[in-house]
Amino acid sequence: MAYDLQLSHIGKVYDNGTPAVIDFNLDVDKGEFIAFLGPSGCGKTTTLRMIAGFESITSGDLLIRGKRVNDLQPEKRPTSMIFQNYALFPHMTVRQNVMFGLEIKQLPQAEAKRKVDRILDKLGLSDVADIRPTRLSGGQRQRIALARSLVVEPDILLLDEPLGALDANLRKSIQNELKLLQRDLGITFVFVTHAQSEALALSDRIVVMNAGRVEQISPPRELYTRPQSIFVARFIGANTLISGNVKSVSADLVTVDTAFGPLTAEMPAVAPAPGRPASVVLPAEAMHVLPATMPEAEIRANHGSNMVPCTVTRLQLVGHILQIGLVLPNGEAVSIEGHVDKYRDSLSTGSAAVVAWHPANATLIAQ
Ligand SMILES: Nc1ncnc2c1ncn2[C@@H]1O[C@H](COP(=O)(O)OP(=O)(O)OP(=O)(O)O)[C@@H](O)[C@H]1O
Repeated sequence: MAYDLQLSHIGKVYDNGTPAVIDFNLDVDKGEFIAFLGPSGCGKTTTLRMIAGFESITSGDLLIRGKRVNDLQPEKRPTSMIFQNYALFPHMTVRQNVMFGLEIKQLPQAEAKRKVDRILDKLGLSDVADIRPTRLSGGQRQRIALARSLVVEPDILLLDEPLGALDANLRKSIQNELKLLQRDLGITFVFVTHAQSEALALSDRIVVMNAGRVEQISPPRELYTRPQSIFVARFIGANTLISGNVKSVSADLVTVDTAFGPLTAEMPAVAPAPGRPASVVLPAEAMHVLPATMPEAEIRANHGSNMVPCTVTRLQLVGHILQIGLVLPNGEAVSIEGHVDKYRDSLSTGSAAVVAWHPANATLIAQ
């Protein structure tokens, strides 16, 4: 079966010589929700615009349902795009805005009206159909933009930071609606965002980009627990990185010599050569903080064989969550959160403690 969307060695160099996208490869299944995530200027929007046909492709092949579309006009592609500012027409009513895409396609009037009514109903906009969008809220305007893009029944919906203009609460509720709608319609979504929580919450897979290149393509959980590059480890989640040199490699573990002694981490896909520089990547949620008075054998048995001494610098209770600030012997500050019941009164500010973790919860990235 052909993929819904394929980017094969896609590159973009702007006329001024800026290489905005470099060798981008991605195969997208029908109905997948893909997010492009990365810092400002990494090439997310350029890639989305190339898929839509608003930007020319310098190199590589873009395929939609197995057909090469590099040179196809945007309106001839089975794609629809939603922009951050929604680009609604202020002088038209909600219904006219949504009807617009179908008028371009010269659909018979009765059929167009039926489709518009159905999508307005689906998105809860029937009551405001004859009002101009300028009089409506941010959330309602977002829904109009969504209705206008969906009414043309695209195979692929392209969304460029569509929730960026909404406040945090509204953003959350529209996120949920978007996800439900996408599942319901079974349309492929490609979504550009700066916000990692949004990408993690919505996507089946996330493409992390950095300076025009793809760093990693993974489901959210894997991106979080198994970053494959230093950039991803620093960009996603709250990881502590401890650098050193590979000491030895066993069946499923790698031992790294670090300033804190030998530490172990799960073997990456490719075994690193001994002596090679590497970092142990430690997610905040994998760390246990224990009082320094706890016997080492007890820590090893219950909390993991990797141990580093630390000092507690901050304890703050937020509801049932205890926020713990630590400093490692090399001066690195680490923040951890845990349920208050887990820690009870075992820690105090200024006291010596031990951070422990199971090797399987740490990832090794060779440099
Ligand atoms: N029309 C253009 N002409 C020349 N360079 C451009 C043009 N549009 C974008 N660029 C450059 O291409 C690179 C990628 O830009 P792009 O807008 O795709 O990044 P982005 O990841 O979407 O950023 P943001 O999150 O800020 O929107 C940047 O260096 C940008 O300055």
